[in-house]
Amino acid sequence: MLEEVFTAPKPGLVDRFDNGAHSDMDVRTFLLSTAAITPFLREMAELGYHYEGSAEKLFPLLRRSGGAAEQAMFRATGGVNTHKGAIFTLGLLSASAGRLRRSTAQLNAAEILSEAQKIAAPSMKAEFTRMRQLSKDSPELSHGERLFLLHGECGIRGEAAEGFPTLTRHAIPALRAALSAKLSPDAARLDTLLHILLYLNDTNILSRGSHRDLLWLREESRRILSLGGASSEAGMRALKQLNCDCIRKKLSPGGAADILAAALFLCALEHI
Ligand SMILES: CC(C)(COP(=O)(O)OP(=O)(O)OC[C@H]1O[C@@H](n2cnc3c(N)ncnc32)[C@H](O[C@H]2O[C@H](COP(=O)(O)OP(=O)(O)OP(=O)(O)O)[C@@H](O)[C@H]2O)[C@@H]1O)[C@@H](O)C(=O)NCCC(=O)NCCS
Ligand SMILES: Nc1ncnc2[nH]cnc12
Repeated sequence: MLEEVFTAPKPGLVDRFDNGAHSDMDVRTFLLSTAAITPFLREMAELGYHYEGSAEKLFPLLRRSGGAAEQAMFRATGGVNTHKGAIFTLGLLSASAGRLRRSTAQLNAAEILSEAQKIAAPSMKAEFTRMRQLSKDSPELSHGERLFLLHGECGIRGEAAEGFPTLTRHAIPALRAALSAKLSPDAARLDTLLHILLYLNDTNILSRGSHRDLLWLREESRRILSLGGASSEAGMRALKQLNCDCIRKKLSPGGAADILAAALFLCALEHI
């Protein structure tokens, strides 16, 4: 989470250079949030390690811990939602890694993601059934719930139900390729973020903007990568301009930021 937030310049997102499209949070907010959340991620890893029941029966235990982590996040940030999605994704992956650690010394990203899908998929099916019963006009709907009811967007729940395909097919291969090519840490993370932006249906973009904004962001990401990405002068110039454009449009791909954090986490686990 800290490597993600310090990576810069990220389009529309909080980083060490600026607060992106946000007036309610900065790097300090993310530092406070990370400190508040981390103990719960450890708790979810330990739940995964010690729980001996079926994968799907583990999820409700994680949901309780994740809910407590959300409360700790809101207490630490004064009510700002910095990492609600990250708690879900990183919590699930931590539990999955803990569960696999019982039987293997060498953790592998693909196996962690596959186990995470076994843990989450049945509950996500029930979640989609629950969401279908919600009223489209309810003021209580979250961004994700509203997008699901209006447009069938599955968002973070869909990613978990499918075993995080954007992580598996795009984020992790891109990060590994960038690190093998000896890019700087910033450039490797920025190019990975651009690959995530190419494919992720980020409900933050869809709720703050529109589907047209999501397609625009995809095309800009593709163009920057074709210029050579963050390690080229032209690519970095275009990335800085994209950040300005996202700030002007008030667009912030928070989901993509979480998937970057998850890719960094999984690659780090493989080297333990
Ligand atoms: C499953 C839940 C976590 C879903 O809760 P909810 O319905 O409230 O969430 P959504 O509205 O669906 O948003 C989900 C957040 O997930 C990130 N995200 C978005 N799209 C994707 C995607 N395609 N794949 C993966 N992740 C995605 C994103 O989170 C990040 O952005 C937030 C910060 O940005 P900001 O723009 O400020 O966001 P908002 O404050 O919402 O916008 P404004 O109002 O300011 O405009 C931050 O959350 C980042 O993490 C989406 O926001 C929930 O139901 C649940 O189950 N929670 C508790 C259970 C749990 O955590 N269990 C533990 C492990 S199983
Ligand atoms: N760096 C960041 N900026 C804005 N929203 C985020 N959600 C997760 N990381 C974020």
